[in-house]
Amino acid sequence: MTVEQDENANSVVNIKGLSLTFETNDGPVHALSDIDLTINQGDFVSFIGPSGCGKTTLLRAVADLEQPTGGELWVNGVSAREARLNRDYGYVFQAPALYPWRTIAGNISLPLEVMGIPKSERQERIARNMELVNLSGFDRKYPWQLSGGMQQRASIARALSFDPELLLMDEPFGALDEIVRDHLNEQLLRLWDKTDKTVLFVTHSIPEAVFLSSKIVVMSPRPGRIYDVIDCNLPRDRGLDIRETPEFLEIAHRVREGLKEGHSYDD
Ligand SMILES: Nc1ncnc2c1ncn2[C@@H]1O[C@H](COP(=O)(O)OP(=O)(O)OP(=O)(O)O)[C@@H](O)[C@H]1O
Repeated sequence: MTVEQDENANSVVNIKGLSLTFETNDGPVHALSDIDLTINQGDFVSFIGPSGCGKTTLLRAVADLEQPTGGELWVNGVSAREARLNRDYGYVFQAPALYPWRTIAGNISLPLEVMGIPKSERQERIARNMELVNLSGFDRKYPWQLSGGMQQRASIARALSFDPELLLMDEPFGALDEIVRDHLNEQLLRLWDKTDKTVLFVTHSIPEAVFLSSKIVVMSPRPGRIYDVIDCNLPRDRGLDIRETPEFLEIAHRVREGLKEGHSYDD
């Protein structure tokens, strides 16, 4: 198979007619159907939709952790499997998932050790990524010595440690209180601006999606489909106060309407 390189020269994720059905003891579960989506280099794309609409499944398919049952999926111009083997992405889960017996530096170091990166280069990369997430000086601490927000920043540093092009984030701030979440949103935006990574971000929060994204994908359930794709052209150096502006509120309104219309409310 070949990717249509001309059409998609700038695309990092390319999805065409993708469907994914889980076979279960109770019969098939149609998690995703007819997904078409192109994500370009440097995009920050949020996925929002009601519980069970397939956001996590879509992210996991991009990461080659679930296998589509139909359609095409390309990551960096190759199959999801090849992209995984090339370590083209870092994955951040809802819970920080740090090893408690390793220090913060030790946790960030782990993927680099698995890759066989020499110690001096590992140390340099650990320091650089800890600085990126504002954790410099905490390298010898253990996860349980840090707050939830700091642990999640450490998880982001770990996902970035091998400098992947793509960052896949599944509700990374969902379990944190609103003040911490606001702060982390600002930091993530700065990080995105500095590194120009392509980010796929799952969230349930409309303000979070609008604040962070260059593109918002609104999904609807049973089976999971894309209901709307909204371009967000807010200034790149935005601060939290942008949430009071008419431009922000207008995009938030469109997301809310999409969620309402796409949801069948039959349960
Ligand atoms: N391994 C699996 N086996 C069977 N069904 C699954 C499996 N994983 C997910 N599903 C089902 O697929 C559908 C989509 O699930 P998914 O977790 O992707 O939704 P989501 O939008 O991320 O939900 P939430 O917002 O609650 O995290 C759901 O109906 C879920 O029950």
